[in-house]
Amino acid sequence: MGRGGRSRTQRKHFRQSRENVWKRSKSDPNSKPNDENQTQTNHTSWTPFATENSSFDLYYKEQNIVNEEEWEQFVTVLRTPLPASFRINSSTQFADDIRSQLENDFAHSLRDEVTEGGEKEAIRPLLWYPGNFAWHSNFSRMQLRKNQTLERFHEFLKLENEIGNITRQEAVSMVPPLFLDVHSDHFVLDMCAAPGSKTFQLLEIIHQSTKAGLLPDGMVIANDLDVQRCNLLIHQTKRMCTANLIVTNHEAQNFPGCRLNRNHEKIEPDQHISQLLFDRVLCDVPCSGDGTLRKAPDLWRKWNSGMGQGLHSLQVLIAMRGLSLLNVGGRMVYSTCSMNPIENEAVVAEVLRRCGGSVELVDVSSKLPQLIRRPGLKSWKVHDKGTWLVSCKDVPKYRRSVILPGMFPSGGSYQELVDNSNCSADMGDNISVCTNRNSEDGVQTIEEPVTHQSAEEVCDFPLEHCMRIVPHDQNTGAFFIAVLQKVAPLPATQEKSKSEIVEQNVEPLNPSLEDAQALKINSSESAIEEVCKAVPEEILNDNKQNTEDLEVSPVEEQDSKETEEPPIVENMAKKVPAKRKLQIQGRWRGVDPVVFFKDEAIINSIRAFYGIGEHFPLDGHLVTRNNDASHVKRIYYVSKSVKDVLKLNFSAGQQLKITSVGLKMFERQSAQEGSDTPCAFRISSEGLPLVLPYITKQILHASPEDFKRLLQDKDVKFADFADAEFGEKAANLMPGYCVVILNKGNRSATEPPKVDESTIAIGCWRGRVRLTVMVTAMDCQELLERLLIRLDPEKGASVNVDKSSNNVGGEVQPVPEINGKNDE
Ligand SMILES: C[S@@+](CC[C@H](N)C(=O)[O-])C[C@H]1O[C@@H](n2cnc3c(N)ncnc32)[C@H](O)[C@@H]1O
Repeated sequence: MGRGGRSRTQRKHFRQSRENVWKRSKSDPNSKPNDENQTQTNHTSWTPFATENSSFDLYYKEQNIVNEEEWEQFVTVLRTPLPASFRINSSTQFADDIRSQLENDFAHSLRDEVTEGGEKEAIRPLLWYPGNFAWHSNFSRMQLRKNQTLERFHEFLKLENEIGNITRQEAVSMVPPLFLDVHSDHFVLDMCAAPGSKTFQLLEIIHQSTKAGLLPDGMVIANDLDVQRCNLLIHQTKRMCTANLIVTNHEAQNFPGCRLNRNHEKIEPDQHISQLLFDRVLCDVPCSGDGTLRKAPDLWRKWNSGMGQGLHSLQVLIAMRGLSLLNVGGRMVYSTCSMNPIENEAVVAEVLRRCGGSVELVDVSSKLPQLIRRPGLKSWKVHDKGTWLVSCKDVPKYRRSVILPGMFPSGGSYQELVDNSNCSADMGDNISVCTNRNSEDGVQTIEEPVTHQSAEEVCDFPLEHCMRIVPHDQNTGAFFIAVLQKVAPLPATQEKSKSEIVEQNVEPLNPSLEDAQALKINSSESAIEEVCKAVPEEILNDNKQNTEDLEVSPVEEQDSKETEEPPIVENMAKKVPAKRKLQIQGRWRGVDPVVFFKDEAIINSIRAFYGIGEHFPLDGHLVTRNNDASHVKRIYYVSKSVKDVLKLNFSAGQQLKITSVGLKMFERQSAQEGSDTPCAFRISSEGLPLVLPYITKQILHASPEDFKRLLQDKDVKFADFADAEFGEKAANLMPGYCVVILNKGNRSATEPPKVDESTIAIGCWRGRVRLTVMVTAMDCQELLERLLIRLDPEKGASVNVDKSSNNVGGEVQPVPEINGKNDE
């Protein structure tokens, strides 16, 4: 639930060091010695990438994406590495402490350090981001790692990132969720969500003002086509400790609608929703990613205009599906990290055309005024085979399956052209051969239409409401954002025939026009196939190098049968099939279905042992992925909103392919632990903040001194606590898991404070003669630091915790004295 931040230990290593992308082996045959930096590196085993591409220059100059006078500044900034940025998780318990540490400690102590790019400040808040929760750092990663005086700051970043209190994220990537206007009761769909930095932001917003022991009414479904990237997403969002998230694995353009047939037999009595519709949709589509050139300079070498063009149709299909799943009155943000108008304005214009007035482009110019952005383009051209095309009228017939009318500012249709013009059906086929001055090697034979050179088109839609963020305006990457509002149901002009829908195995009896529309695989299908040819596989599949925040580490912990991450299933990303079938979860290989956990004996024993009353609802909120209750190892908690969606999904025939859901709440004790305690399940550290206000047994209140002692020593004998009464109370608990709450101030342990959002608590094991902390070393360290800063700001910042502890990276501290083994 994000409030407590006492998440399980996250994996230790960042997946990829970013500055490595600025290096490559000299043996790389594509290395071109045309960059002045390269001459400096003769004695090393790597050289920087060539950061130029003539096709890129010609393309974007022609598209006028910046004024002529700015061009040099634009490309100069594009050629410099991207500064680091990070965000404080605003819903974490320690958000204010972390912000004040940055403002009052690091911003001053780092002031004299040399920064990259000649910027004055070492670190500074991004002023356009609400609440000073997002920060820009002018240190390169290399500096952070190598410079001794920066070590404390580097350690701080690493620790807080792993704990989930901060997230490293490219500044521009933080923008789209801010324009989505998410409320805590909204149902939000993040269509292309991996690796999950924006999902994390959406969850933060949903959880922001949640009170202790309660969950927001809203929820997020985070979807991605790529299974491996779904695992990154799961790993990333786990740090949020949320019960309001479902992670799914679908083609976004075919995301299931889970619409119930009115006569459906399986409708449950308390079925609250009959169709999966959303209040907000984030459509952060796969794109060519040239806005990330500063972070992924290898793209300079690969860039060509076909990369963006090849993705246009898929982007339109995904956006249309998003709009069809949106409630009337709902909002969708469409975004890319590409600068190409074919992936940006052209997609927005085509979507507006298809929606015929039911969707509007929202003017958000008054929002986030400190964010420097530029209006969307109203005019652009399509580049194909060395030729600039300004209208679909200019497209030769043989290219019409690839260069679509929707790519042009005025759109149009090839059929209309044939019907309405005096042109003959073979219009546009009059081909001549000329020399292409734009090609990389200078001379290339191309075919060019000569009959119809039209006047430059200007789009009628108010595309100036779209936002372009360019790198040299505020030292960032490039990004494109459009905010769309659904004002009426979508028109039914593209409805598929019923038989086709039945064939697709979706909503067989009562297909909504909207769903049918979005499921339509139209003439652009052939263009999608073209995508596979035109776009390098890694870009089509997952933008691995080009999307933000790949700095999350891979999920390493895959445990036995009852795993929450699915085993690798067939990578559907590799295919963009012409005929798509929505798959049903039960039919997917290797993915265990989500089941509601209903074993009353176990639920009652948990309630009884921890004294959890009926105020804390468990019925219908507990799920597992194992039908056999006696073998269930972990029980997950889901919010009411997620519960409703799961019920709908069951009734609708399990259309959703769920790869992860729920907050880990209860974990079975190992056989050895369990033999000593009457309750087979302990409370997981992720779940503890949510259930804490409802626990009435197995709970202790410690003074700051004894709490600190526990965190430092990890296990303390009852007799050794400073407060003898506390030690006595600990000895009087039942053996097994218990909770220790930090008393505010120095009040005695007999005065139990009221649990609220600021309450700090940890799980412990009550053994025969001692209490042992059941929190990861990482969490202990972070908690201890926060505690010491609060108690003694001077000393707190330099606390050093023994990291050699044997549970670094593990879920909980081992319990050394179970069965009296280590008792003296
Ligand atoms: C730009 S990235 C998304 C970045 C993400 N929103 C974030 O903020 O971390 C695009 C994602 O789309 C996924 N993708 C590609 N094709 C897709 C499709 N047809 N449906 C759903 N996801 C797709 C890729 O795997 C990739 O993770």
